[in-house]
Amino acid sequence: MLRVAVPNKGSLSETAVEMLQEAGYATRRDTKELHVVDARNDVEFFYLRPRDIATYVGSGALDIGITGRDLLLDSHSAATELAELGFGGSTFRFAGPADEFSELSDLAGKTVATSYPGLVGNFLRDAGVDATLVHLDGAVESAVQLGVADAVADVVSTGTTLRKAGLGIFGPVILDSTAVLIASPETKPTTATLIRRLQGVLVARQYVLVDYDLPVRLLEQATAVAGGIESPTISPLRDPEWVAVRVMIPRGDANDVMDRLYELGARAILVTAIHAARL
Ligand SMILES: Nc1ncnc2c1ncn2[C@@H]1O[C@H](COP(=O)(O)OP(=O)(O)OP(=O)(O)O)[C@@H](O)[C@H]1O
Ligand SMILES: O=P(O)(O)OC[C@H]1O[C@H](OP(=O)(O)OP(=O)(O)O)[C@H](O)[C@@H]1O
Ligand SMILES: [Mg+2]
Repeated sequence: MLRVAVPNKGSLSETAVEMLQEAGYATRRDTKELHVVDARNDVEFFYLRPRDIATYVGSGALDIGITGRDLLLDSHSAATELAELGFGGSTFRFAGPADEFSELSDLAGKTVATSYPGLVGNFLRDAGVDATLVHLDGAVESAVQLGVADAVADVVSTGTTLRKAGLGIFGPVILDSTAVLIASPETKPTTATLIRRLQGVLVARQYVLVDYDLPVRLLEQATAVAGGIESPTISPLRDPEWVAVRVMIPRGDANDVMDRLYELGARAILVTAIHAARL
């Protein structure tokens, strides 16, 4: 049975569970459930703290898991990143009082609070900056005001938490993070189905189908607007001068593509959601 780690709490948990559900797997019925056996798919799910998932997967105790790239890199685990999952995007940045810090070298001889000492320590070492890390469990943005550190290094999404703490971002991006699928060093062949299913969910979330009717003579121009993943499907219509076209396009482009196809001469343009896919 394939053994899979799923975040039980935090920012990644809800979407990770939704994706597994959309991929046809059994998921927990209440948040206290830590172990779900999906006998039909021959998969066992373990709901674990996001920070611990790389440790379990890296040790080989579990085969595959969903976690954040930042947590994977912080962990020194032997697990490897297999695929991005299209959610949980954030950047990892330094921040401090704007009048004290404007570039990375300003950190020399200072203290930096973080919950990710592995990630930040490696970054500072590679950059040749000698700063002292203060390891905190969370809410690190308060560390400067409370006098525990001169600056912080943390996850930034909207930037609201930093702004409220009166801190400004400085220096280079430490990491662009996102939710990722990770695998143990000895990946089982049975992971392929789970990976394909999750990739199918990603496609269904990120793409839509566009159908439209078009005068045949405009086909080249229409294909330049929306070429599809491989090539558009063209079907004959009763009127030999017209064809029906079907393409997949990124969901976020739908309205722009519809406008451009309409202006070109396409009609009966319909956009529909994809529920599942195997590309
Ligand atoms: N505001 C956010 N937006 C996007 N991703 C985030 C955000 N906060 C955390 N993450 C990501 O979620 C993952 C786990 O962090 P999370 O905050 O969920 O765990 P935690 O700090 O251990 O849990 P908690 O905050 O519930 O105590 C990391 O990969 C992190 O980059
Ligand atoms: O840029 P923002 O949109 O404000 O998001 C970033 C904040 O979100 C996370 O905090 P979380 O709520 O997970 O608390 P924690 O720091 O205790 O983990 C992260 O640690 C930042 O503090
Ligand atoms: Mg957190």
